[in-house]
Amino acid sequence: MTVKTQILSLAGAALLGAGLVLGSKYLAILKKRKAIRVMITGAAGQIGYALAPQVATGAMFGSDQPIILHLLDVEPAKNALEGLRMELVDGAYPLLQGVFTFTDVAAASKDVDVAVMVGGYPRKAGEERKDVMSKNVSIYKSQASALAENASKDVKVVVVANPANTNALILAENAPSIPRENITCLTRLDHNRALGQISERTTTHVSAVKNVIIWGNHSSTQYPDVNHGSVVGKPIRSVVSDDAWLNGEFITTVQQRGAAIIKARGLSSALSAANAVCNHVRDWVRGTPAGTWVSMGVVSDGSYGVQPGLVYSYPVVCSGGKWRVVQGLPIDDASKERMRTTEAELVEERDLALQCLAEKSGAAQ
Ligand SMILES: NC(=O)C1=CN([C@@H]2O[C@H](COP(=O)(O)OP(=O)(O)OC[C@H]3O[C@@H](n4cnc5c(N)ncnc54)[C@H](O)[C@@H]3O)[C@@H](O)[C@H]2O)C=CC1
Ligand SMILES: O=C([O-])CC(=O)C(=O)O
Repeated sequence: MTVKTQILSLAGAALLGAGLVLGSKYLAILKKRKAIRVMITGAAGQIGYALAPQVATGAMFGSDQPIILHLLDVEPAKNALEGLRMELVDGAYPLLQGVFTFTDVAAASKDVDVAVMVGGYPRKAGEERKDVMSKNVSIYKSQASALAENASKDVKVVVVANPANTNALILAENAPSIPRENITCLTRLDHNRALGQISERTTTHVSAVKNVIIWGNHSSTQYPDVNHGSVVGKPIRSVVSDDAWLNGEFITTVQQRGAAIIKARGLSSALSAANAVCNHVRDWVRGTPAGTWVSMGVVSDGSYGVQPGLVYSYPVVCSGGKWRVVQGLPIDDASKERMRTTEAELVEERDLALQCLAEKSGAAQ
C-alpha cells in the first residue's frame, strides 16, 4: 500500500468512524426518547395506506421521534391490515418501534397519544359528504367511549372520516372525559388546497403563501377566505389583483376539490389527505411557525359568533401542544354571510346526526 492510499484509507476509516459515531448517537437518542403511540382507524383503507408510511418516516413528529403504530380496521379487512403491517416491517423504518394490528377499538386505543380517526365509508361520485352520515356517525358514537376509557389521558384526536366536523362533534359528546380541546377534525386539506390554488395563480412557491383561512364545515359550504392572507408578505388580494376570481372560481374550486378528485381518480383524495393529517398533528404538537396560522376544525367556544359546541374550522395558532383561535380579525359583510351559511349547515348536520343515532337506538330496542 502506498503512503497516499494509506492516508486515503485512514481518512476513509475516520469518516466511517465519525459516521458510525453520529449514527450510533442518533440511534441512542431514538432509544432514549419515549415512543409516541399513534392509532390509525380505517388503516386498511386508502388513506391508511398513504398515512402509515408518512408517520413512520417522521412527517408527523420529526425525524428524531420514535413511533409505535396501532392500526385498526374491521374484521373483514383483517388480511389487508396484516399486509400493511408486513409492508411497514419491510420498510425497515428507523423510527418505527412497533406496528400492531387490531379489529377491536378498545384494544387498539390502549395508551395511544394520538388518534387519527379515518375509519368509515367514503362518499361516491354524486354524493355530498353528509350522505354518508348515517353509517359514519354511529361508528363515532360507538368508538368514543372506547377511546376515552383506554387512550392516554391527554390523547389528541383528529377526525378525518366524513362528515368530519359532525363525526368529531358526536365523538366529543360521547367521550366527555377527553378534554374538548383535544378533539379536532381535519380541514387542513382544504387549507392546503387554498394555498395551492393561490400559489398556482400567482406562480409563487406555495411556501410563500400564508394565512388563508377555512371557516366552517369540511363540505361544499366551507368558506375559503383570503382576506387576511399574504403572498411573499403582500396581501393576496393585491398580488392576485382579480377579485372576481378570488370571490368566485377560487372559492368554488376549493369547495369542490374533493369532488373533482373523486371524478378524476374514481376514488377520494388519499395522499393529500394523509399529508394534511401529518401537517395538522405536527403543527398542533410542535407549534405553528411564527407569524403563521393554520385551519383546524375545533369545538367552538363562540368565537366569531359561532354557536358554542359546534365543530367549526377556524384559523388557529399552536404552541406547547395547544391551539388557540386567532381572535380579532376584521370580517366584512360578505364573509359574515358565508360564515353563517356554513355554520347553518353544521347545525343541520348535527340535528340530522342526532336524529340518525336516536332512530338507530330506537330500532335496536
Ligand atoms: N377530512 C378530509 O379532509 C378527508 C376525509 N376523507 C374521508 O376519510 C374517510 C376514509 O377515506 P378512505 O381511506 O378513502 O376510505 P376507504 O374506504 O379506503 O377506507 C376506510 C376504511 O375504514 C374502515 N372502517 C369502516 N368502518 C370501520 C370501523 N367501525 N372501525 C375501523 N375501521 C372501519 C373500512 O374497512 C376501510 O378499510 C372517508 O370517510 C372519506 O370521506 C377523505 C379525504 C379527505
Ligand atoms: O370529498 C370527499 O368525499 C373526500 C374529502 O373529504 C375530500 O377530498 O376533501
